[in-house]
Amino acid sequence: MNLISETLQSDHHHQKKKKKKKSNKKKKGKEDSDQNKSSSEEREKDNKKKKREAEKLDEFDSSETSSELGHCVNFKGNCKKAKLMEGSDDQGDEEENPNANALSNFQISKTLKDVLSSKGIKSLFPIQAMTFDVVLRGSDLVGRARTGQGKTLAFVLPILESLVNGRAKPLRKSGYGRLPSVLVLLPTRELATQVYADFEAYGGALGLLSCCAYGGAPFQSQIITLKRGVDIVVGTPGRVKDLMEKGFLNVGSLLFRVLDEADEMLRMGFVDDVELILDWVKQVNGSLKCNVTSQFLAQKFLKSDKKTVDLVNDQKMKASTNVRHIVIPCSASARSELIPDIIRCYSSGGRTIIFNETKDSASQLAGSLPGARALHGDIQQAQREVTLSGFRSGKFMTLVATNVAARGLDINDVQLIIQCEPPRDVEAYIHRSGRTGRAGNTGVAVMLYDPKRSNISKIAKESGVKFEHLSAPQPADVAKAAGIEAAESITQVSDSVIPAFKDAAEELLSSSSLSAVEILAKAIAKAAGYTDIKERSLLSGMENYVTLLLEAGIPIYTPSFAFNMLRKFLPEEKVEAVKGLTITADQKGQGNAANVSLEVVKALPQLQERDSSKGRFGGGSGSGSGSGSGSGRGRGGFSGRSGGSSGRFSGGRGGGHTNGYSDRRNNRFSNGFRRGKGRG
Ligand SMILES: Nc1ncnc2c1ncn2[C@@H]1O[C@H](COP(=O)(O)OP(=O)(O)OP(=O)(O)O)[C@@H](O)[C@H]1O
Repeated sequence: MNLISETLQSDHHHQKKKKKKKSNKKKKGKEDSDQNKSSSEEREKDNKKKKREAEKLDEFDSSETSSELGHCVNFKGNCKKAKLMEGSDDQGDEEENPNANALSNFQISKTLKDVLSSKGIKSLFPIQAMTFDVVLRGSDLVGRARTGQGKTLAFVLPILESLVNGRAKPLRKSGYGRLPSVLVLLPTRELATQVYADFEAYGGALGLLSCCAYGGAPFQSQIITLKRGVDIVVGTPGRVKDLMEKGFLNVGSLLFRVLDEADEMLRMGFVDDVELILDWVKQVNGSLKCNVTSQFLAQKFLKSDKKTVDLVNDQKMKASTNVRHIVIPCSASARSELIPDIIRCYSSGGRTIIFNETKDSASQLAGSLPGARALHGDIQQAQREVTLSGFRSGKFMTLVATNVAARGLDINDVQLIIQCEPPRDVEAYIHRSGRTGRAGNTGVAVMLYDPKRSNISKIAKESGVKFEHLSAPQPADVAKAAGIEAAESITQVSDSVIPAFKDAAEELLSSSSLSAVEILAKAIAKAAGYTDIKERSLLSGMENYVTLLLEAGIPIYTPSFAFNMLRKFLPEEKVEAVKGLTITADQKGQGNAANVSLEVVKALPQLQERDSSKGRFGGGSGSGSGSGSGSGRGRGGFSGRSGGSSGRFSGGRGGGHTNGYSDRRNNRFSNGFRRGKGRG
């Protein structure tokens, strides 16, 4: 009998005792009120009746216990056994019974518990708690939980326990040359290595041997390991199929088969390999874990009485709730300038993974970011392993990757995910952003987008994520934060340096027209790595651009309409210098059709998304007035920024007023232009 049953039984006994006490109380009350009824016959009758009632209660107790178990399996959001890591509805339960998922409540052997404790794991996560007995019993399983919630150990622990202490123990092969009992298929080599490491750590402690079979690595060592005999094979479908076809991997003794990230294996075109492998092992009783979109595989290869544990269900929010989801507009050309500042602002000094759509762009970006390394499918397997282990061990803190790193990778202290552009499908967004905020920790996911092209709202709608719309961090703000750190580091410099640098400091003070504080500010800037601070467009992230908001009393439906309006007020060369004009999402009417204004903005209003199906900006209802915002270069009409105040101008529209504006705008903007050092 396993421990969870014992726990339930002892609960059961406890309830029995309680009910007996209750019935004793009842009995006493009845005797008190019914003192005259003292015949032994009647008492005996009473006792018999109560006994029957108690038996019925017992029956009810046991059916309640089993229905509770059933309820745990088919989780609908309020299972008592499962403690939720996320701040969700179930916190009440957690308070009632904080140790419901403690390791001691599960049939986990001491050796396994010791390994878990050495890794700081004191209790099971909800998905693990709810699937443990299902896998231990050998039932087929479809498990689903949000990213980073411990799905790997959800199958690793009960499989291992079953092999050494459970139902699989008498069935599994042992001795030299033994055939594997477990086959785990995963879509990428990196994932296979990671899951293999878990089997090595936990299974190794129990005396079980594992083999990692993935492509790109030499066959020979995998073949030697298989020949010696292993208990667990973890691999990618292509290599596993090859090894099976060549006769080195015999799956005739499998007791468990696991498909991790099954939907991704299908998406990556492994469907034929996976089907072939699973057809070969179809006759085997197994346990299967797969993800939500793998229903096709689940239907086909799982037993009809499979259990489903779904912690996401049809909840709207599919992505990690421990992650702050941010979107920032940024043109492709500004990425390499903007990304270092995003890392400074949001990585909290931890690791960052940057996702690119293509291998080329990942390589290019990694080349332009100091201390970053690239990881993608065109990089040799050996180098991929070196890169990943360097990133894990903290040799470098920024990894620039393609989707090869989107799934399942579990790397400690990844604080920030940057997606250079919105991915093609929502699943990719969910998995990429899920590389942070794991195991109950928090993290930040920043997605860059080109306001002229991308469709953020589709991802928001399908993932349930409520994005924070922010604009690119301004270099001056980033510099201020860096300055505080640099000043702090200056206080830590030993006084022993003063004599060596004092003469130079005095020389600097006496020869400069700047005050001592200003000179010190420059010194701190230099210590923080700054020799200049540029402005940055909020709209595209490009340096040396400033963002202005054009408001008109009439609707602005298209950028070309806004350009025409600017042409009425600004000289052509200044209009020409305007880049990236975009219509804002704000559809509120201004009421006064004569008002036109142009001002520098500090925060970006929400922008309209382009409705690619219609080939124009979507979202406009056609009523009320719109406003446009654009980035202007210092040479052009939008360079009024350096005057410090907004370049607001107003008046009626139409040719009749043009001359009137021309004087005002020339004063305002040409001044700004001169002082703006040719930038805006
Ligand atoms: N019970 C636990 N207590 C503490 N940490 C845990 C526990 N179970 C797993 N972890 C840790 O949580 C992290 C995430 O686990 P895992 O990689 O299995 O998540 P996942 O649900 O498979 O995520 P993904 O969907 O991204 O693949 C790992 O670092 C793992 O060691």
